[in-house]
Amino acid sequence: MVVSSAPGKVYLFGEHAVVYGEPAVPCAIERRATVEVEERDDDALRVHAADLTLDGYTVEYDSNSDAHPDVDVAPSLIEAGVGYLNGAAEQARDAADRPNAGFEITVESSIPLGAGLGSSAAVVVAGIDAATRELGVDLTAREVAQRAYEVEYEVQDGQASRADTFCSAVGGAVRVEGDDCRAITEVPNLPFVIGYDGGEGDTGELVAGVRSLREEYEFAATTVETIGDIVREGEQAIREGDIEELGRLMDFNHGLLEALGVSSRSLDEMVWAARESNAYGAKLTGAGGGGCIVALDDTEEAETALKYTPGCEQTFRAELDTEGVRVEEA
Ligand SMILES: Nc1ncnc2c1ncn2[C@@H]1O[C@H](COP(=O)(O)OP(=O)(O)O)[C@@H](O)[C@H]1O
Ligand SMILES: C[C@@](O)(CCOP(=O)(O)O)CC(=O)O
Ligand SMILES: [Mg+2]
Repeated sequence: MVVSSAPGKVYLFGEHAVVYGEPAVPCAIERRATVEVEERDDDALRVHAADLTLDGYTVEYDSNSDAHPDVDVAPSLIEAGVGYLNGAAEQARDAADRPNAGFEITVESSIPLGAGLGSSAAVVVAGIDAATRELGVDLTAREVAQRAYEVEYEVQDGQASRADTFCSAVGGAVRVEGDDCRAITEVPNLPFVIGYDGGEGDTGELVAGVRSLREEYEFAATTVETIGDIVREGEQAIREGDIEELGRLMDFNHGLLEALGVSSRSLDEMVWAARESNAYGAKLTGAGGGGCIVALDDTEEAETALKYTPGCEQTFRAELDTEGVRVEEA
């Protein structure tokens, strides 16, 4: 049995635009998905994922049985829900050249699902790491990132960047532009505050929405390129440790994401609550549609303001996690 964990992330800048080759800067945070994998003596895949609920039912998935006794929803929905873990199992079989390996997989996570904090990437990165090790193969973090990207790409219908999976695999703040993925070594202290509306967005759908806007309107394509300009400007601010400038650029980035149609009333309300409490800046993080915003604030004020914001269900601080995927137990 092997247990691996991998962190979630916030986007300082650049989500969505990164799908079209612009740079982005995601930062790993100290909230992890932990995946336990044990090889089975048959070729089945059984998933225990207490956090993954469909219509209020906890998902227990068994690839060998047609009936899903614990769940009263369509099997196709369940299979979509476990797509990331199926993909992780496939990658491990491929890496170990064991096409018929079966796994018992248990997931525990402190990353809210579908909320823009990269739960999918963390689950798939930790899942690939644990499952390959269980089959006796040790991959480097970069190799895990590559395989995790392939899974996200497939589950998100061919629309994914390497940003989430690379960040989760290597940890810290990273810069991703197309296939070029690198760690950012000099990072100022980033006082992240998260606001969570309790909801979620469908990453595949939101990415598809931006894609069609971009195809339809020249100015939407320009908006995507402008997000890339913000990221390049932001990298300069990171190098200079200029938190005020980082905040201003986050505000600008949020405005453009809003224009691309991926914000929501509750995300905007949380962004405004953080801004009015004198945070350096605030923006949605991840795919949007619902879920989380990230603000930069080194006082208690943004957290307090978010607590009293209708639509904000939870608020917490997030520390940069300099560690990526790691083995917890082997
Ligand atoms: N704890 C978990 N257990 C099982 N699957 C999970 C878990 N967390 C996330 N996932 C998978 O990731 C999906 C959410 O990913 P996504 O929509 O990309 O949002 P995000 O990555 O922002 O959290 C879930 O629908 C599920 O398939
Ligand atoms: C919108 C996007 O840029 C980030 C999605 O992040 P999340 O899955 O919502 O945490 C998509 C991608 O990069 O694959
Ligand atoms: Mg995701």
